[in-house]
Amino acid sequence: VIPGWFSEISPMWPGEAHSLKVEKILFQGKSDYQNVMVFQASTYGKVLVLDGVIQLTERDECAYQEMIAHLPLCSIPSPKKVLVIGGGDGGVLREVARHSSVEQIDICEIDKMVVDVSKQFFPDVAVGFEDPRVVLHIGDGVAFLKAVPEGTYDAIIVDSSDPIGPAQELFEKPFFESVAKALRPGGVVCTQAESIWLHMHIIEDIVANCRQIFKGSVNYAWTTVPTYPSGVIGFMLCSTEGPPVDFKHPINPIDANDGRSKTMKPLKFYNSEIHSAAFCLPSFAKKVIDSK
Ligand SMILES: NCCCN[C@H]1CC[C@H](N)CC1
Repeated sequence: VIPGWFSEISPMWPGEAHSLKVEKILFQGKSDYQNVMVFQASTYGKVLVLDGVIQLTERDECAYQEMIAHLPLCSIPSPKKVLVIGGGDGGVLREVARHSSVEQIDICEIDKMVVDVSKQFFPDVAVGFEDPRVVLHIGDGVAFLKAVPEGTYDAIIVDSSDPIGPAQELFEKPFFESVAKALRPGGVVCTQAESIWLHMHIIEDIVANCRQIFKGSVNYAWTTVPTYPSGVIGFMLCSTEGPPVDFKHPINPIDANDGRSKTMKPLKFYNSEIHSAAFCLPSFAKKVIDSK
């Protein structure tokens, strides 16, 4: 360990570790589920770390939060009821709230400490909790979805950590089945789907499961997030049987200033061109994902 530096060492990305220079550690705690840490980085703003894994930094969180929210919501005509699983930092809520058609935003986050820490140290991310349409449930997303009546949501966003720790079940088949049941016909789900450079096997399994469960379209998109391992992160975009969804061409575009208010800053990353481009894959990934 180099003094004054944080290195993200994990068996999920063996032999490599992204490092950030640390100015000051701002919070360290242990919740019922994981270790929680916040530090001030020299060049990335404040950083949220769970069990030694970077969840977000102030400098590049826009890439992930904007893409995971707008890839699904801009692909259907008028999303009204949205569910976020995970996402306790509030960043995805901030992005969902930009869509004026949305009437209800349920969020189910298992770890209350993540919510509290985000409100204290990341006000521009936790601002999402201030939207009056948001209903916060603290609990396990797997149990929450089992209790949801069939066909309730237009869109479900699974903003999870990695499949080691509290989020493990969010990568397994039964969970995807409960997501499909909770969506209306032609409803959409977008899940955090790891890195094509590091996790092709995990992605292969997720795609195979999704193709069995979601009878609409099943696509993989990806984007760049400098502080995530290998600098990229992907998303599974799936729709249930019903009105067809073409994820690659946003029919419900959002522009930089939609939903803007004094607290809500303009979009920094997402736009309609990068929406379509996100589905273009390198051949080594296309071969696996399109063949499943
Ligand atoms: N809302 C915070 C983002 C959580 N998703 C991250 C994806 C990449 C992982 N290595 C860590 C969590």
